[in-house]
Amino acid sequence: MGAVALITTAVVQNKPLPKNMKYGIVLDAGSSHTSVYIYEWPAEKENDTGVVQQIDACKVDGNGISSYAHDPPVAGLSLQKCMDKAREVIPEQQQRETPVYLGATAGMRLLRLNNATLADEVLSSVGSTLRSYPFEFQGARIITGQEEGAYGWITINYLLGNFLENSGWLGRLKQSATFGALDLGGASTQITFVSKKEIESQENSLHFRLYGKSYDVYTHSYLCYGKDQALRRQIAYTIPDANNSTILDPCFNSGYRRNTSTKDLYSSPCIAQQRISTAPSNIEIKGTGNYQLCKQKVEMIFNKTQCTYSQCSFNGIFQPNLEGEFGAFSAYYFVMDFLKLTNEKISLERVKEAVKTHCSRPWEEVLKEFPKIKEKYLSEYCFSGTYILSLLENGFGFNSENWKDISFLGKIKGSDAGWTLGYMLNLTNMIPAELPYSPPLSHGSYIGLMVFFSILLVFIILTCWLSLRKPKCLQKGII
Ligand SMILES: Nc1ncnc2c1ncn2[C@@H]1O[C@H](COP(=O)(O)OP(=O)(O)O)[C@@H](O)[C@H]1O
Ligand SMILES: [Ca+2]
Repeated sequence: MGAVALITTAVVQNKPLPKNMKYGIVLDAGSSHTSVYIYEWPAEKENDTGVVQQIDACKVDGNGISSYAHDPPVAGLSLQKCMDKAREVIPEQQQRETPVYLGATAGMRLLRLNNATLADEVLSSVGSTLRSYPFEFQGARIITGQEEGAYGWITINYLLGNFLENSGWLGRLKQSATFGALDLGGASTQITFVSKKEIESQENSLHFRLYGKSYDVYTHSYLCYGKDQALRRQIAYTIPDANNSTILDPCFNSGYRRNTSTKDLYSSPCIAQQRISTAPSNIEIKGTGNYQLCKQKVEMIFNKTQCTYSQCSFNGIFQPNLEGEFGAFSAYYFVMDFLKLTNEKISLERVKEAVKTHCSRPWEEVLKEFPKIKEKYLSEYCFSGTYILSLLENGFGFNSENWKDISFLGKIKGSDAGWTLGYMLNLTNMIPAELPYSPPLSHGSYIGLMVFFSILLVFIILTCWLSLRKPKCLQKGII
């Protein structure tokens, strides 16, 4: 009876509690568009690694918030549809304690350079929209390039489970068991990885202690080297003088035509040194679809001549030797996915061939094959593929050898690869410096052991009881 009671108590008392979920919202206000991400995690497992999951993502209609500089109040209004959706997704009783963060990246950094007052007005417009929702508003700010790089690195390694793998005694011995992060945006690009070598420039050096292990991380964010700004710069190199308003551009498929106003092209601070006063007000770009020529033009934006450190990537920026594996996400993934080049087994040479082939296709043929893809994206895949190759090879120093170390990542275990998850994990203190205490046994093993020992106890009691009865039997003269 006692044993049965013990088993029942063990099972009933130790039933896992019903899951109490928590939620968090992060808005990624990128240069080209804004996305709203909703994350969910069990409250009682807050400090475990790998428990936070993306449960919803909503793409805000229209362009990035920096494009509303001429009418800041509209920037806030543009977020309403996705925020209404967030209100539907998150249970009502949890909404008041759900934090909401907005982080703006390079588009807003450029706007701030052009006009700081307008940048502030856009931020306060999005802030007041977010405050009007029942969530716990935690701020709308422009994050630094360093933060963008660091949080992207934290996100992918958290989702890949690398921090937990490194936290045991065996993991602590391993040198570089994390993935480097390569993030390509429209206005900036970030490279972040663990380096064993000394990081010679303070501004590129980060130190983290996560789950009981220390990481020395190198990071750099290149403003104006996102693919949209790089395209502008590439076009600006060949702006003709006032007598001629046509550009023959090898980075667009042959037969493609696009009209651009020089005022719009020159509005970016990234073009500051390339402006010519005699430029016509409108230019017509005509594609010629030539990978080699496009590559030559693209490479003009990487200055490889000056370097005051022992080694540099480009533009005099210190970069230690590349180490370990890398996850490349955001526009790296979108472009390589379109070109069907995300398979890890494809060599650098084959990737070049594929981009070359794509560039040489007539625009009419491309358009016919992909009628559903947004024309802006479709028309730029030749340039984007060429730029990605140039940036990785000529800029960061990847080659045929270490190309296999790059994985192009869209989602990892259902969550988008990007800086937003890392940002939220950091601001909610969900990544502890030291390993959190976890009971040595899981709930299932605990119950199993309790049942086993209870049965063993019953068995021992029965055996003792039977052996104690024996002399009595003998006394009674049964045997
Ligand atoms: N389906 C797609 N195909 C190609 N490019 C895409 C696609 N979706 C998004 N992009 C590009 O990805 C980039 C995202 O950058 P974004 O995050 O907005 O800027 P930043 O990080 O520099 O602030 C943009 O250049 C955008 O055009
Ligand atoms: Ca981005």
